[in-house]
Amino acid sequence: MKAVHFGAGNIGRGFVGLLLHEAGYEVVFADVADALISQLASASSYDVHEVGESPAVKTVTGFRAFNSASQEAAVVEEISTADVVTTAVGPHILKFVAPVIARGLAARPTDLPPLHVMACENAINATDLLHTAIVSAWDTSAGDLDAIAVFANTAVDRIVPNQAPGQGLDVTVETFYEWVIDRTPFGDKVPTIPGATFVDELGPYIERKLFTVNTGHASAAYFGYQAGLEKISDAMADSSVAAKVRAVLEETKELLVAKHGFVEAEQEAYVQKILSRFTNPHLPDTVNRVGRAPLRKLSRHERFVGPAAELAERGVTPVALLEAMSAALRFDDGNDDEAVELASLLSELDAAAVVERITELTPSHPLFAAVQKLVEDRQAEA
Ligand SMILES: NC(=O)c1ccc[n+]([C@@H]2O[C@H](COP(=O)([O-])OP(=O)(O)OC[C@H]3O[C@@H](n4cnc5c(N)ncnc54)[C@H](O)[C@@H]3O)[C@@H](O)[C@H]2O)c1
Ligand SMILES: O=P(O)(O)OC[C@@H](O)[C@@H](O)[C@H](O)[C@H](O)CO
Repeated sequence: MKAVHFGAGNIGRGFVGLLLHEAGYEVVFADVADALISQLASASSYDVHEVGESPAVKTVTGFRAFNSASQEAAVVEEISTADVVTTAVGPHILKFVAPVIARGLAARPTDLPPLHVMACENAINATDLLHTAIVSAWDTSAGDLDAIAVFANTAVDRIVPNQAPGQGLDVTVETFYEWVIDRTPFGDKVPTIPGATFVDELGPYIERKLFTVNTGHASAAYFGYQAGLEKISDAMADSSVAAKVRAVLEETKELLVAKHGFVEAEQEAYVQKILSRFTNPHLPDTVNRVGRAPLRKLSRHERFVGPAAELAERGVTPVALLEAMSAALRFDDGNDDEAVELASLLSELDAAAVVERITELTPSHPLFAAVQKLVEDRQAEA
């Protein structure tokens, strides 16, 4: 069995690549970072260090690696005979990997079974985004795309920080992981990945993960950044930050229980587990990594505006979520392109235009005025 995985970064090596390797796949990494690909191509193994409760070291072997820009033909060839293609490149990058996947699919011998394609990104239905981008790049003379590939949405959960320089290919990760995959597109040909969980209704799992793990994580990052703290575990050790994060997750819990029918006690246990993951002092994770790309994180269907808008539509005024969004507006990391763009938008546009641009909320939405007030307060400080 062969899997081609796009994105040999933190989650690519520390989670998806590891689970595919453990499932018995020969993994082919595809990335555009030349130094990383050279290192992978010349290595025979790398280690994944799981830190926290029950630490362990797992070794990944039997992989190959290609640069999907300069060695595109090789990647296309690999895809044409692969069983699985996965991505962990970031939701905004999917449109760039889609044409390569489309070419690999078009080159696939007709006697091979359909390729299983799964995007492993933090975004709701990321595989649907990838599918749309592949359709745009599809050469219709190559046949019926949906007969050549099966597309399944997934939710991936494992905290993998940026790796310390000098660590080579090895990756430090938390012990916890969860990879939940929509079973329904596969029919009776479900891929063999023992570390993954296949479910018939993925929607609630994706929202629960994004609106609990990622909403809580980003809140810890933005409140921690405001408090002048660098590590997520230090932010969570600050009682004021921890209380604000807890309050945010109380609001998303209310939505998730009401919307998806999760049992409240089970959702509370899920929240507690996640808060304990954020406090893991062995994990060198930073507020800058977790807060990265604030425009994406403040967008319409993401971790703040997504749940806050739904609560407002249900007649509930979110308070803690708005406080976290207010902190996000103050994430001014000069090394983060989106934080720099956010600062420009705040200085160039009036508050209502900023809200429309960043959140895509319209002025008639019940959340709009509250977000506009946050932006006005932020602009008044400048
Ligand atoms: N790190 C985590 O804890 C974690 C957990 C769950 C999900 N995710 C999601 O996984 C995705 C990747 O996150 P990450 O933390 O591994 O980021 P990362 O920056 O460590 O890795 C991304 C990799 O994608 C590569 N890349 C960029 N453009 C590319 C292209 N056009 N073609 C091929 N490769 C390209 C980069 O060179 C990099 O190696 C994101 O969607 C993130 O939200 C991350
Ligand atoms: O990857 P992002 O930028 O969407 O979010 C940053 C972190 O919250 C995220 O990477 C988590 O570590 C991960 O989602 C845990 O499963």
